[in-house]
Amino acid sequence: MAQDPPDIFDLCVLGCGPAGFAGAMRALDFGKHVCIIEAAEIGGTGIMWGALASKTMWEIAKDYAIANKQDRGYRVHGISVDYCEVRRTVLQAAKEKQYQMLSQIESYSPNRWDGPGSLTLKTGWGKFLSKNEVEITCPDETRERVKSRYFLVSTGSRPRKIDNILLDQERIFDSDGILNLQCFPERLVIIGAGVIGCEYATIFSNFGQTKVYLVDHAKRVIPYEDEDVSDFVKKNLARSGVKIIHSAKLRNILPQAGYLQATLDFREGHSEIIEADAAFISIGRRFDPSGLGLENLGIDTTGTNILKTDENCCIKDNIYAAGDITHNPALVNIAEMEGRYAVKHMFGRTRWPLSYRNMSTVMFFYPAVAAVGLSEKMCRQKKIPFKVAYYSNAMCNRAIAMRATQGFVKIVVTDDEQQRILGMRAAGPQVSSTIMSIAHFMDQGQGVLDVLKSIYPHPTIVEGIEECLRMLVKKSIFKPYPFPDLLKVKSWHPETGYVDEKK
Ligand SMILES: Cc1cc2nc3c(=O)[nH]c(=O)nc-3n(C[C@H](O)[C@H](O)[C@H](O)COP(=O)(O)OP(=O)(O)OC[C@H]3O[C@@H](n4cnc5c(N)ncnc54)[C@H](O)[C@@H]3O)c2cc1C
Ligand SMILES: NC(=O)c1ccc[n+]([C@@H]2O[C@H](COP(=O)([O-])OP(=O)(O)OC[C@H]3O[C@@H](n4cnc5c(N)ncnc54)[C@H](O)[C@@H]3O)[C@@H](O)[C@H]2O)c1
Repeated sequence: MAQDPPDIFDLCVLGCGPAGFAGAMRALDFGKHVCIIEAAEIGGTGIMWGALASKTMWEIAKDYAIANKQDRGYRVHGISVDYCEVRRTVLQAAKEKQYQMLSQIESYSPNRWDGPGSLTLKTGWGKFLSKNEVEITCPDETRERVKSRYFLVSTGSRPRKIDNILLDQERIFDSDGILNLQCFPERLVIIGAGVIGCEYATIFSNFGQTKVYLVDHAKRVIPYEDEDVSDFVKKNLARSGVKIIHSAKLRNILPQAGYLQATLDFREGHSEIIEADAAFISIGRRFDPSGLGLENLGIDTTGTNILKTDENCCIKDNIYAAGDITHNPALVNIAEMEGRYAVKHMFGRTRWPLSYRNMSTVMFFYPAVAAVGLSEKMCRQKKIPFKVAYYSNAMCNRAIAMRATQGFVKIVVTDDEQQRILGMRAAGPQVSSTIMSIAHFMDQGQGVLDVLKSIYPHPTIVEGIEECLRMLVKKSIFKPYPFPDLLKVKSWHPETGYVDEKK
């Protein structure tokens, strides 16, 4: 079984991270001939430099922290952790996924599959020569040209740099280089307390081998989230021993013999010097168009750090873009959704518009924090009157049984009769799964009473969601009045601000 590789592909995908891979597979569904060009590691940041690798490390660190707990009748003696073994496990996890991706591509290659459609993988750096042609610079410096009717640019993002800090990826790392770390540093300074900074602060503090300093120029960790969510994350990090330093600008990191010296300048005027053995810079990620040849398509990216796409992920004519390279949030689920949608649009298969509404996310802290839809902060900014109920996991039987009561469910609804669900923030065990139960209801535009027609199993973490919803309609089994710190219902209106519901 075989077929000749096409002279002109239907689709050429630049970059095989989550966006490119998902897009290529959708084109295969339509019987198209696809060329996938990948410059480095298949899976991109989604697998090797980001999501899967960091989540593997997070899982191992969380299990290690739980094994170290002393509140459940057992005590583990002689527990130890070897960073080299942890790193090996992380690389193994990434490789497992990469091999699945490669196996699928190989199975549909023209020399093994007789159609319809095919997948051809080429390794090298892709650069546009024209709207129908890309040049690949292969690892051995040879060049090859690929012609295609459509292109999907899915080349991802790169970590933002600080001008005067030299990332050697030996002692001073960013997320692209952190897998080079060879042992637990005694002291680690993390610059940037966003998602990546807080996730790595969680990982290293959970292993208990490293003193972690977490520095941000803002006044809060994950500054874009609601204040109570940010406070919750900060409290948990501090409990794990992380030293959090706010309102501080990094002046420089000077490598010394055997250690690093980081100088921080504070808003109030004073400075502080921190000694560390390793530094990790996590101050955001940005799109980098250099070397893609976009100028050969008449696309000017000077002075912008995003690639503008239209509502169908199209940049221009037959050129589409998806994933981190676009101006939308940098997440695997968004990258995959855009990659799939772009391909559907180019081949005339779309049935409804692309929607970013109700996109759920999970931040892997200890415990994890999940989010979907609008937060209180977003509602206030948009001047949308809302009602919000807060339910602490300390009241949830399953969380009590798990001895894991740090966490909460917080649901925001419209302040009207229908009480349409606008958003949820939740922290604690299993939130990465439970968030979807609310996301589904939001997609369907359901109100609280509609949702409460379902009966939840017992004892489960989702019962927290059920009770939180019941609180909004004054039907909860436990009432806020006797438990004012654990159960709360408030409403907010642009004119009146917050009003507590007392009963
Ligand atoms: C530490 C970390 C943890 C994360 N955790 C999560 C998480 O838990 N959940 C989540 O949803 N998201 C997470 N993310 C974000 C997520 O990884 C990205 O949003 C996602 O990988 C973006 O997918 P992409 O396909 O757009 O780009 P990428 O995954 O970056 O893939 C782009 C690919 O393009 C290749 N490439 C670049 N230029 C060229 C070229 N000219 N020619 C050929 N190939 C090229 C690159 O080598 C790369 O393989 C995390 C990110 C980081 C850094
Ligand atoms: N679990 C997940 O879903 C997950 C995990 C990791 C990454 N991601 C994605 O990756 C993206 C990038 O993550 P990130 O954490 O690098 O970015 P971020 O935007 O989440 O956070 C950057 C942080 O750095 C701070 N900062 C910026 N410049 C600074 C400076 N000069 N000095 C000190 N602090 C500074 C900001 O105040 C902010 O707190 C995220 O936005 C997210 O989309 C997602």
